[in-house]
Amino acid sequence: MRKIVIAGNWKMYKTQAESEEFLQGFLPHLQETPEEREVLLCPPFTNLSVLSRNLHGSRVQLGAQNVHWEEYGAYTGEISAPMLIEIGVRFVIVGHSERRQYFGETDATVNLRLRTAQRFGLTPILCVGETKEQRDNKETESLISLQLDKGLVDIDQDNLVIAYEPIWAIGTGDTCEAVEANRIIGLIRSQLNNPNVSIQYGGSVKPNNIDEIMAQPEIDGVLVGGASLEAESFARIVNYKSV
Ligand SMILES: O=C[C@H](O)COP(=O)(O)O
Repeated sequence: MRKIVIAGNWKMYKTQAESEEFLQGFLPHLQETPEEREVLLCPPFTNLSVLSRNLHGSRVQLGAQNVHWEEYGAYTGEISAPMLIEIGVRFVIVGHSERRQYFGETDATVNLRLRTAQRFGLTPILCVGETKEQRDNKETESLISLQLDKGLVDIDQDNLVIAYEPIWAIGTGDTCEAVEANRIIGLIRSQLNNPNVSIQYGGSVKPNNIDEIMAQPEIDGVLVGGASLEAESFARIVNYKSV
């Protein structure tokens, strides 16, 4: 049975005070959220503790935006899996295109981070997706296939979420057509050995397109950036209308 996983990735937005204000507006809306939907917030590291405290007893789970592959060590600016586990983090985004683009993340380092996340009991959300140029050159399928081949070496697919995020759709308002996202996610699924892996779509998900996206049979949730920063907007996404 595939789970529905709806995650807000706050990227490098929100102070602790802003996080608390968000929760005051957001949490009451969860009374309307069907039981089977998993809801996650992935704030900057500095906000994990405050969210962990405020989410205690709520159904919202905590995710981080990165994890290092070593348990500890001289890795300035990085964070380890035990540090995340200690404050209640359960999920971690790995291989987001912004990390691949700006911080030298490769499929090899993505694989190392995935392995370590799983070894410590975190559920990784592996991000894959193509640039506009790769799509125009008809390289989408081969690129994603390669990202999966290299990223998933020795990874346990029983404890994994995948997010298909076409890079050209991230933060642009230029959403991938729901039917096309469904097609690519179907191709991703055909490359996995576990049919129950939840596969999300990410890229300009908004209150006005969530119902259509979630109506697609292959799409098991969404990874939301900009629209997860505002309580009412993320609440509308979490409480999407199912057909
Ligand atoms: O992790 C989230 C994605 O990068 C999508 O961001 P966006 O919803 O602002 O396009």
